[in-house]
Amino acid sequence: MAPLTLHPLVDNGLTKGSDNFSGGKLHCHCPSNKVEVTITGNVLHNHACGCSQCWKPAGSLFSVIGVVPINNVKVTANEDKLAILDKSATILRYACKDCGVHMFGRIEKDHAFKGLDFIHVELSDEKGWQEPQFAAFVSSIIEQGFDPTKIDDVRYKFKSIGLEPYDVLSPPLMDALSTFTGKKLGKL
Ligand SMILES: N[C@@H](CCC(=O)N[C@@H](CS)C(=O)NCC(=O)O)C(=O)O
Ligand SMILES: [Zn+2]
Ligand SMILES: [Zn+2]
Repeated sequence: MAPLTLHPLVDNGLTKGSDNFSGGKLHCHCPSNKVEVTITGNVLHNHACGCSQCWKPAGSLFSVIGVVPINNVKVTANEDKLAILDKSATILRYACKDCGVHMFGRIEKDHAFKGLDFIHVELSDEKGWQEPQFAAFVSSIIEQGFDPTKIDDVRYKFKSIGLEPYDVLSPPLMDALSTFTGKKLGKL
């Protein structure tokens, strides 16, 4: 079987982030007039995501996505090239209209993760971003055409790199979502 290309930040093993990383600039893939988004500080909960909605580099089965407080995210060039991909999604993904790269995703509705933006650190040249911590929505790649009989090879590859594979989010993040819902329903 051809080697699995999960994501460039995962395939050759993880590079640990720096504890005192101060942030960096994300750029879209346009050859000129790039959209630039300046991020202050590091990402949290960085992870691989196999869902069909998150932006993936060409040839990769997974996206790598982490969160930052929205106040740490500023569009610093070519903002006019950004448009929301799907206004009905929970995460409003701001993508470059020319190259299609997702620059950040924002939640406006009442949600456990409102206040955090979702970003892809490989769009930055700076080194020190937190390395991926786990793999999420692994089975979702089957919906996009991945052979279901080979999905355990994907799980095995993530584990061999040190990333636990999940078919939704990690238990702490699922607990945060459920706690939010429980409180909203008045059960907690
Ligand atoms: N199996 C679905 C899963 C989609 C999904 O639930 N994605 C998660 C992880 S990004 C989510 O929070 N989606 C909210 C959104 O896309 O707005 C798919 O692949 O499309
Ligand atoms: Zn672009
Ligand atoms: Zn996703």
